Formats: sequence, C-alpha cells, structure tokens
Amino acid sequence: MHDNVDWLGGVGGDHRTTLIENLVRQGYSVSPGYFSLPLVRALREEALLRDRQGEFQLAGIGRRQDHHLDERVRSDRTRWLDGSTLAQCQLLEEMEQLRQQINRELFMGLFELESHFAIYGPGDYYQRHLDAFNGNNGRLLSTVLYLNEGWLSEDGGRLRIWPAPDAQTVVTEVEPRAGTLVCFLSEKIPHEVLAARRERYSIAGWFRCNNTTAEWLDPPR
Ligand SMILES: O=C(O)CCC(=O)C(=O)O
Ligand SMILES: [Fe+2]
Repeated sequence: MHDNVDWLGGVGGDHRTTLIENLVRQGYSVSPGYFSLPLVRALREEALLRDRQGEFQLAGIGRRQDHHLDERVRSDRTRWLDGSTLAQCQLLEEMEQLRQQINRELFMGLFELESHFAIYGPGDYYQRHLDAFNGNNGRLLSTVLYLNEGWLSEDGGRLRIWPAPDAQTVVTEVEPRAGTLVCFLSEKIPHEVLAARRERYSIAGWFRCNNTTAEWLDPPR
C-alpha cells in the first residue's frame, strides 16, 4: 500500500535543534514543514477513513474520574493513535527522536507520548485552556501536527497562543497548515483553537512524565 520510504525527508537534527532553542527561549515553538507532505497526506487519509468507520468520539476534558463532556469548552472529535499503521509508526519514530534529544539537552524527563487524531468540523472550537496544571495529568510538553493542505487564512481555525499562564495579550496565532508542528510547555502556555469554516485535521500529543509508583499504576490515558 505504501512504497514511499522518504516520508521524513524534511526532518533531521537541525529541525529538532531549532525547535528546542525556540522552546527554551519562548516556552513554545512553531515549525512549518517539520513533517513531509507525503507523510502528512497518509495520516490525513487515515484519519478520514477512521472517521468514516465511526472510530472518532466527541472529545472529553480531563482523564479518568475527571472525564466529562463539555460542549461549551471544546467541540472537536478525536481518536487515539495506536501505532497500527506505517504512517503512525513514522510519526511516532520522529517524535521519539525528538523526545530523546529534548531529554538529553533539557533534562525534562519526558517518558512517553499519548496522541490522538482530532477533527474540528466547521464552527468547532476549543476555548482558552492549559493542557496541564499542578502536574494533574503528567503532561509536560504538548505537540500539535496539522494535516490541512491548501489552508487559507480566511478558513480560520488558527491556534492562538499566550506567552504565560496569566498573560492577557496573545503572542502569536498559527495557521493549521499541513506539516507544521507546534510544541509548547503544557503547564505554562495557554492556547485556544478558533472556529474554522472547513474541516480541520490535526494530531495532538502530550509527552508525559512517569507517574507510576509501586502503589499507583498510571496508564497512559
Ligand atoms: O489543534 C490545536 O491547534 C490545539 C488542540 C489543543 O489545544 C488540545 O487538544 O489540547
Ligand atoms: Fe490544548
């Protein structure tokens, strides 16, 4: 089915190094063209297919006992990655390289990645939030890869970013263009997804610390 072995053409040590420098300087990084179009296309096709097969669910807020659905906060639908396709494996392999380099250079203690496909239909949004607070869910570093080709500014759906938890002034807005990878500190960087006027495809992920102790087994999600 897939004979293209050059999916990761654009990614290399330089991309990772620049990403990490931005992360240190700003608490977030925006990397256009981080992943190649063939890989992004394969991932989007997979999301479309799985969505048609009814595998997506309305997104919840929080995890375990905190889990609840709140249409007022977010309205996208999601499906967890499970590493079952070549495209997912290629993506996860690069994220693993990134994890190792960040741990080597920043000693962040990133342990594992949980990630899901997300689809925002026209009009869907996710209000301003932090992905973690006070270590509640072990999320240290958030990542978002966008899968949308031919995205125009007027399509909306930008990711709005604030520079600090209590900041009032937006520092940047990111167009959800195919191949762009955004990373940010989960506890430090508030963000919001603005409504789009066409379907918006992405893969959101979170590098977590290891919360497992002898008394408490902490599954990835
Ligand atoms: O899709 C995006 O741009 C961000 C998604 C997000 O903030 C989340 O899933 O927590
Ligand atoms: Fe988020």
